[in-house]
Amino acid sequence: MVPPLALDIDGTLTTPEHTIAPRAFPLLAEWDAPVVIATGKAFPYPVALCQFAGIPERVVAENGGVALADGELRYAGDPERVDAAVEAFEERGGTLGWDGVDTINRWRETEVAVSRTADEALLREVAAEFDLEFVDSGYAFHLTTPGVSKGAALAGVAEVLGYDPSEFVAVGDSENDASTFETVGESYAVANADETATRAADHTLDRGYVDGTLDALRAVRDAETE
Ligand SMILES: O=C(O)COP(=O)(O)O
Ligand SMILES: [Mg+2]
Repeated sequence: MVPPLALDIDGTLTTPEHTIAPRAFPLLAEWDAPVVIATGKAFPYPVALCQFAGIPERVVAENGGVALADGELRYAGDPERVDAAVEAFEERGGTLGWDGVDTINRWRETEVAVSRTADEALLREVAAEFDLEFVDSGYAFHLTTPGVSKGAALAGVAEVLGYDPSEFVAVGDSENDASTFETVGESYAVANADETATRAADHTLDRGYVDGTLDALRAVRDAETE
């Protein structure tokens, strides 16, 4: 039997051009164990990805703030504290940095994502003041509640699915995946992964982005079926 999977989206299931690679879909749809999409993105994004990939909606979103598996929806974190921090950031001249309609945060319920072009020093200062974690996914800065993480949420999802977290194999690319890597039994950092993710992972892949992820999944599958 193949192991259950925890897969990050940005930098892991995407191409260097930030697009989802549909060539990953058949492997995911045919995977003979649960596939959990674990992302920093707001809840609707991984849900839509599951729908379009043809897999059940098993999702960790918002860096662990929201988790859904087999009809069970769980929330974690302190959204009021995050809102207060955003208010302070904006009062001091900071902007979230998303042009036009902010579709990055519009459906976000438990944390905030800020453009990496925003004032990082000010955002770090506000995070410290409001006792929030500053997380850099490589795609956005996030302010999250301490104790909330993809890994912690994945442990809850594993329980719902009837697995031990150590049975999971994970692939990811950035510091918001380190908690996942610490939670699962076997972890892979794609070649484009940041230092934190690479250090936390059991293996580093030769190729980056979705190509590296597909290499890892094929190797895991082939090892199980040998
Ligand atoms: O939302 C982000 O900043 C990055 O998303 P990811 O966790 O799927 O890489
Ligand atoms: Mg990522």
